[in-house]
Amino acid sequence: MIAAHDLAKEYGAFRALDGVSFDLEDGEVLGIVGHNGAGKTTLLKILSGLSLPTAGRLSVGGADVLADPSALKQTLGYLPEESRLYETMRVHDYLLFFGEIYGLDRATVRVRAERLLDSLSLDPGEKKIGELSKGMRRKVAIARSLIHDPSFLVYDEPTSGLDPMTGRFIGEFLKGLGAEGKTIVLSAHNLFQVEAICDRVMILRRGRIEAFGTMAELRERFGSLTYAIYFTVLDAGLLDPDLSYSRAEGVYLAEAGDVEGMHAVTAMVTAAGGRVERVESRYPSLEEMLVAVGR
Ligand SMILES: Nc1ncnc2c1ncn2[C@@H]1O[C@H](COP(=O)(O)OP(=O)(O)OP(=O)(O)O)[C@@H](O)[C@H]1O
Repeated sequence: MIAAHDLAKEYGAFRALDGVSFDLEDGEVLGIVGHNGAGKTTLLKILSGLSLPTAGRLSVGGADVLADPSALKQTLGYLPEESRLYETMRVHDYLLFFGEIYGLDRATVRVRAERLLDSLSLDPGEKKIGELSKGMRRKVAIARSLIHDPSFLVYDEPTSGLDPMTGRFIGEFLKGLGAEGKTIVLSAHNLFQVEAICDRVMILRRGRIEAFGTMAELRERFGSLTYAIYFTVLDAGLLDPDLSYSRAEGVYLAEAGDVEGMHAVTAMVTAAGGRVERVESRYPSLEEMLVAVGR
């Protein structure tokens, strides 16, 4: 669906994007994460034809969209970070308006709008957009991005600034769109959500791809960060004073950063007459990976 090759974007002497290449299959959901200023929005704008790269090639659905950005019009649904909605319009009129821009007849738009609002659990009635809550406005912006039934969605921070319930609802909604076969590229600072809904993840750092793959591949790459060692001991006073531990679930818990550390803890527990009950290796979360990658 998407083939991006060596994309770069320069603003004067500053390289916001520097040699970004990747492929995406039909129906994949890609999450782009990175610290503030890493280049996420810059990349999303290029993918949606809103901004031209300084260098590189990009094809979407086989079309060279840099040569002809209009090739994206029917296939793309774009959700900007901040959607400017038409405050005084009623939601249905607004969706009708955008449907007509895409050349759809009113009857088709009505049916689609009804279905979309329903699946987004949004019942705006006769309210004007300016009267809606932030979460409702985001849902309207999402409905607008889907009104022409695009196959490729580019969503910039779709859940930012929303309460946890609405954020989770929209996350699940996007996951459903992916399951229906839509190809989605989204950026997000809610890394738990990215882990939950994306097939693959791209970590951008200073305009470059620092890591790219499924969560399993990223875990492989970043390795196992810590071991949690759960143990019991009759007299904790006999434990080596260097061992730091806490109480957890009726047993003691010590943590180690590597295998040697885990063996050292086991030896200290055994020396005090205790017993290791279980050891869990804890893989780094996406958040920990991002912290490890640094700015
Ligand atoms: N029009 C512009 N002119 C100059 N610099 C720009 C412009 N747009 C973006 N940049 C710079 O490019 C870099 C990447 O910006 P971008 O908005 O893509 O980052 P981001 O990863 O989306 O950040 P955030 O998480 O804060 O939204 C930043 O250093 C930004 O200041």
